[in-house]
Parts: sequence; structure tokens; C-alpha cells
Amino acid sequence: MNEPDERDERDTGEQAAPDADRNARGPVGEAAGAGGGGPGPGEYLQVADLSVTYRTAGGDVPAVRGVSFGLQPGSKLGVAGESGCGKSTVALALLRLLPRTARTGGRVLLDGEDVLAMRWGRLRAVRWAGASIVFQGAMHSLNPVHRVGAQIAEPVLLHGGAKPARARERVAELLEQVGLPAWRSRSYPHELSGGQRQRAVIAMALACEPRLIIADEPTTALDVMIQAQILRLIDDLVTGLDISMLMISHDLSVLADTCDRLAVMYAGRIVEEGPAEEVFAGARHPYSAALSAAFPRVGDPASRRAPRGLPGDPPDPAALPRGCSFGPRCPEAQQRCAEVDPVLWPAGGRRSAACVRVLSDEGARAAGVPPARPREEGAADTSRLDRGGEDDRAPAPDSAPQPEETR
Ligand SMILES: Nc1ncnc2c1ncn2[C@@H]1O[C@H](COP(=O)(O)OP(=O)(O)OP(=O)(O)O)[C@@H](O)[C@H]1O
Repeated sequence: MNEPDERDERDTGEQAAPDADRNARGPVGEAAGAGGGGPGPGEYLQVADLSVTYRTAGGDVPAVRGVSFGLQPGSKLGVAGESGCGKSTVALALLRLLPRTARTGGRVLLDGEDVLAMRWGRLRAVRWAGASIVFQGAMHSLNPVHRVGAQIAEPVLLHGGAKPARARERVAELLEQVGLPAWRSRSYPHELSGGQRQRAVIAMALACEPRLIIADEPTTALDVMIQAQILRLIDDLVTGLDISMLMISHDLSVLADTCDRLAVMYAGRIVEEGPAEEVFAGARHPYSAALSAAFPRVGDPASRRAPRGLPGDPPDPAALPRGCSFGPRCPEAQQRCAEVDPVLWPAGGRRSAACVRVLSDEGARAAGVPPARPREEGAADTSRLDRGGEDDRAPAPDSAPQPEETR
């Protein structure tokens, strides 16, 4: 599952030149450690300044730009964002599963070892025992011509070093863990329902007792009822087995329910990071607020609003707008957003956001960001990028607006 076919060995190990366009940390000293947004001590996974550029016939596509985050053992991070913002590219980069056309920069430390610089033999072992991936659409992860049990046994035999009899026992244990009867090991993938197949894929991901599970849209292809069951299963397993988890989804409410922290991506960057509930219920970045409005919690009286879409599309990574990439779609955009390319700044508590509105006047001065332009008396508000109006002054991080105020 994790391993690309040898013929399709994707990774060249080639490292891109350091990306000048980074937002690993804001230029303001206060950013470090204050709002998350970067690796820290004791973390099992440390991603520092990760960049991925795809080379295409049409030119370079900078899909991931200076992404940094860390994951403590046993903790759960959700990565959210619209289609095309770079979520899957980050997931693939963590285990060097990118196609050959991708150039990577930065570091991905798994238990202190740099995955991006690892030898191939070591990487194979790490892909199962260090971390494993559950992809969206189980049919892509299961081979239709082999029985499910044989596929789950393969990593146990090859990477876990087990003898066949022990591998059979382990398959039965794994199937039981994911709620499937042991006899299902003799089934072919087409004999299972979508939910059962995804359970089998999860069993395979657990085969070598990884310390990290990367779940990339693990329930996208399933109906709503089964989605809830699979999410509960993943949550119970990672909690019970004390595994770290990085879950990717476009649905912020699903991630808020499952994860401890959230990182919201837009145009290849993390634009907000912080405790899950705080980001979901009181986003500091207008894009996170829009995502949260687009995916209200089902049945939650606190989010009894109709889902609201966000007009427009994310920019083409190969042709990003000047200034803030979200500026052209941002309902809160100010004049200076077209001039400043924001980085992750502290946004109060353990949060950070790449939006000039989170900067205090002092923070803006330190970051070299122009002050919010005061609104001129009687001036008509004609510019889309000047809609901040009287609200054009950034709230100080320690006076973070409450959820209602941000929307
Ligand atoms: N192999 C590739 N070659 C060229 N460009 C690519 C390749 N894979 C992804 N991209 C581009 O990189 C950007 C990020 O894509 P990615 O799949 O990581 O986004 P995503 O947020 O995971 O989207 P989705 O939720 O639809 O999977 C997109 O602009 C996409 O078109």
C-alpha cells in the first residue's frame, strides 16, 4: 500500500534550492514558539520549511511553499483546505511518495531522521513501521486480484520479519481490531463493501505498528453513515494504540471533531494553525473562517447556520497574485494585502495566522508590514481590497475576536 511499485519508484531524492518564499516562521521574533506553526522539541514528526515544486510541460508548479509543523507522540493534527491547496502533496512528501517530477526542499524529520535524505532501504522500513498512509478510495490501495489477508500479511512478512504462521495470526488480530471477522482474510476486495474495504486498508496500515498514521481523506468515497463509523474507528485506534495521526480533509468540522490541532492550507501554505476547536469555532484567518462556514457541524446547535460557500477559486500555484494569495477572494481584504505576502504570525494563545489583521501596530512595524490605512472621511469604499473600512486596524493578538466577531 505505502510502497510505490519498484518500476514506479517515484522519488529521486533531489532537493530543490531553498525556497525564498517561506513562511515557516514569521519574521517577527515573537512568532517563534508562540503560536505553533513550526516544529518543536519532543515531536515525533517535525516538518521544517517543506517545499514541493512539480516540473510540468507548462512550467514549474510550486504546490507546497515553506510548510512547517510538528506532531507530538500520540497527538492528532488535521490539515484542511480546498482542492488543490497542497494537502496531498504534503502527505506524499512526508514519506517520499511524490512522483519523479517533484523537487522537494526543507526537512521532514521522523523520530529525528530526515526522510528526505534517507537511503532507499531505510525508507522502505520507515514507510511501514515509522509511518503509514491510508489513502482516499480503498480500491486504489488494494490489489483486486489478491485476497485481503494476503495483502495485509505482506508488510508483516516483509517488513515485520514475521514467519508465515505468525503473519496469519497477526492478520486475524488486525482484522479484529478494525471490526472485521477473521474469515474476511479470504475475501477478495470486490467481495467487501466500501466501508469494509477501508477497514481492511486501515488494518494494513497498522500491520507493522507504525507510530504515525497519515490519513488522506480516508472517508471521502464513503456514504455519510459509513464515514462516521470509519472516522470513529480511526479515532479509537489511534487513541487506543497511542499513535500520532495526521488527517487530511477539506471538511474542517470533521477535523475539528477528530484532531487536537488544525492547520489550514491555502495556495501551498499553512495560513492558520492552532488548537482544533479554537480554529474551527473562532478562526483568525478569513479563509479558515470561510472553510468553517462552509462545513458547519451536523446537529450542533452552536452551528445552526446554513453552509456558506466561498466565491471564487484558489489561485493557480504557477501564477499567484501579488501580496496575499487569498487577497482577491478575501471578504476582509485591506489595501495593504495586495502589497504584503503574509507569514504565520502569533494570533493569540497557541495560534498563528498568516493575515495582517492579526498583527498589532507594534507587530506590523517589527514585521515591516505597512500599517492599516485609516479610512478617509467621506471616502467612497470603491476598492474590493479596501473593504476593511473602520475595521481596517488589526486586532492585537491578545484581544482575539470571538467567533461571532470574525464572521
Ligand atoms: N503530479 C503533479 N504534477 C503537476 N502538478 C501537480 C501534480 N500533483 C499535484 N499537482 C498540483 O499541485 C497542486 C496541489 O495539489 P494537491 O493534490 O497536493 O492538492 P490537494 O489539496 O491535496 O487537492 P485534492 O484535495 O483535490 O487532492 C495543485 O495545483 C495540483 O494541480
